[in-house]
Amino acid sequence: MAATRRLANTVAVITISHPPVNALSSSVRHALVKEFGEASRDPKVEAIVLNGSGRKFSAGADIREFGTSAIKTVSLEDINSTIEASQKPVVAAIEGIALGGGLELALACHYRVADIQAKVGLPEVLIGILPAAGGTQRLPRLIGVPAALDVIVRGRHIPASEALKLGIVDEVVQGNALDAAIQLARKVIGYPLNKKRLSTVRISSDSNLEDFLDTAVEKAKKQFRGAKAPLACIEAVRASVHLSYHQGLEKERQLFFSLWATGQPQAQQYAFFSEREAGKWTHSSGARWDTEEAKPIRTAAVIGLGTMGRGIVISLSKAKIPVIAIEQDAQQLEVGKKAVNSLLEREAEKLKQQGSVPSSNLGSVHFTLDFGELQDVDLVIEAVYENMELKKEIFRKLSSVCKPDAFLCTNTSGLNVDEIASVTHRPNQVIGTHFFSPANIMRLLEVVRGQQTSLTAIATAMNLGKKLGKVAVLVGNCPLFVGNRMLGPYLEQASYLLEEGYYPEEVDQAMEEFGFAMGPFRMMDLAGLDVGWRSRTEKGLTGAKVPQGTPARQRLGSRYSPLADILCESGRFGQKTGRGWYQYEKPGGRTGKPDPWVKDFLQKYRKTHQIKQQPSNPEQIVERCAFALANEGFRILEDGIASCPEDIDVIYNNGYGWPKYRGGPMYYASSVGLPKVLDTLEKYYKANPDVPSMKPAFLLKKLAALGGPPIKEWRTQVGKPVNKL
Ligand SMILES: CC/C=C\CC(=O)SCCNC(=O)CCNC(=O)[C@H](O)C(C)(C)COP(=O)(O)OP(=O)(O)OC[C@H]1O[C@@H](n2cnc3c(N)ncnc32)[C@H](O)[C@@H]1OP(=O)(O)O
Repeated sequence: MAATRRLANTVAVITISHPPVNALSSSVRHALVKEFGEASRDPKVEAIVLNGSGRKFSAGADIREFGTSAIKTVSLEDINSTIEASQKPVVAAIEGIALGGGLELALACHYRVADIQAKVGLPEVLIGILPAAGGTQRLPRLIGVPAALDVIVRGRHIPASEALKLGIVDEVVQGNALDAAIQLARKVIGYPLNKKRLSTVRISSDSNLEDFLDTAVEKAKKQFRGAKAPLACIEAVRASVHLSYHQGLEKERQLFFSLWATGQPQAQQYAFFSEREAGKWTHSSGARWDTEEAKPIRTAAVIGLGTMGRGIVISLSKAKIPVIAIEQDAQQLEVGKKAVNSLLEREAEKLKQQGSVPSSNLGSVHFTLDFGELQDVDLVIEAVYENMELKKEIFRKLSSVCKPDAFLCTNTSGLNVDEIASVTHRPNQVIGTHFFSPANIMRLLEVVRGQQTSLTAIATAMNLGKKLGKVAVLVGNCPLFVGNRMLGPYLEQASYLLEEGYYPEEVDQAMEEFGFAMGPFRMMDLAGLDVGWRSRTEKGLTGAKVPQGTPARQRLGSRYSPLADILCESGRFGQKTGRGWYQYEKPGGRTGKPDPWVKDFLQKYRKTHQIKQQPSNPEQIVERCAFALANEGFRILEDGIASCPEDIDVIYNNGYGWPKYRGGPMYYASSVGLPKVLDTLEKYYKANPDVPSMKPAFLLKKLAALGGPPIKEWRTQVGKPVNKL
């Protein structure tokens, strides 16, 4: 049953019942109409309380219904209007969550009581739409335009205590929200309801409000580059200022349909469900997320307190896991300790502002130089710099010091997890946990399974990711895993574009206009050019190990761009040295400006190597870079390193600044059309046979030959997950 009704004296309690999150599906909406109608007509009923089963009010509209005929039956706003117009007082008892349509339903009620643990919000913007059941019209009438705009455009989940301050809820209780709502409902029987009907409230407009809305548009254009939903949200809120409630609703509806026509909601909703699917990992043995039990992690340790290690310590502490943090010498320990403590202070401050007690919400951190102290921890994460010998030395030590069932994780960004595991007595307990920098902020975690990694270790690492609030994706062990492996051909194309006549700022601008958080050159400057240079030097691609007589722009018979190496040889490592592809105000500076030195250097380089300049074409920049990414994605699928295209997209959306409203590189390839992607790559490869990364992947050809089936069908054509080195 989608909703039930019972009578508590003269108060009817209508309970939405649609596990797991009480989404307002068509059957729930029908049930609400029926139960609410009967309660309204029942002379024994003097007031009505709405709540949700399983201590969750509602997660809003059923996202799976968008784009289907089910969404057209009984509109949520019609239900909201009926509730608001009720002559009997209606109180929402909010436990757990009231999100999207869930909060819109609660806003139609005359009163709202929330449990202290509850969160409310209008997160529709995060799935590419806007609140379209009156939310953009009722919320500004309740809490004012500026506060409502912030809630709607950011889509954040607001804790009950803040919701009370904002005026979204009338009462917050520590105990049972349902009992409190029933009590309130009884108390207000017979009180006038007019002022409680939000659609009747008037918003007074003034020029400050107009300026405020105009500024919000400009800010949103910069902040959400290319995303249409935030702008539609602002327009809908603007309508609440100028139009009557009903005209505002019509505007809200029109904006919803025009957003749908852009294709962005479909991409963002694909991204939403792909994230949930990533947690449902499968293994070639047939084992799955729901057959394997994760071990509890009560204590953890982090080795290395560089940028990555510090972020990982904070993540663990925020998940209330006590951490032991280790460094190799006293001086580095002191530096790391200071940095961690200052980050922890910031976290504690945030908790205090939310009304929580930091000491009960943060795990303790103990700093030491002594590996002996790790003997009882449940899990260790090694986060030292990328050097195989150093990592092996640490894992040998860990293997002898840690208790036999402790899990040993490496935060390598691309080294061979099996080789690291091979030096331990427990390769089955070794697993890769590749965090992204800054690790306390970035949501992505690549969990890398080695040949011998046990299913329990996989389940435990995936579960830990969830506990840390991350989106964990299980991948196979191959050089650079998934995300960084795909970056190779992408950055290669970016460099070739510079050789062919573009400048870093032009390539970055094209990719940023496409929607990337950062273009490839800004990203390299931020990450540090020396990291890749060190790795290329070790591989003999640059430096003294390159055989005499090797052409400058060729390695092992393929095209090679030495541009980044030359920059590094001149000490240009990016932001950290104040010079890289851009120039910065100082070493460590963040604001990059185009550098005349780079322009001059590129012009001389092109002349020296007699490279013909291509006519400028921003579309070509995007195609070459984005298709290079997707092509490597197809190879990764062929190899079974990722088990489905959705996993690759989750990795790019959450770890590499890919615009979510384009779904991810694989979704993008699918939406552009696989035959077109194949054709573009084929043409490029024919003209550039010395660039093997652009040779169309076998799987791409296979899928294109099938006419480019929908992305959810690709899974049937890909290999079994394996480890490939
Ligand atoms: C006419 C338009 C009117 C209104 C517009 C809307 O209301 S749009 C919907 C707005 N609501 C949201 O965007 C909320 C989305 N959900 C979430 O943020 C989280 O799921 C939530 C509710 C905070 C719970 O998080 P948790 O980590 O506890 O669980 P998980 O995310 O794994 O979700 C559990 C399963 O529920 C499915 N689900 C969640 N929300 C919805 C939804 N609104 N519609 C349909 N399904 C939803 C989710 O996919 C999980 O299912 P599974 O089968 O396991 O994948």
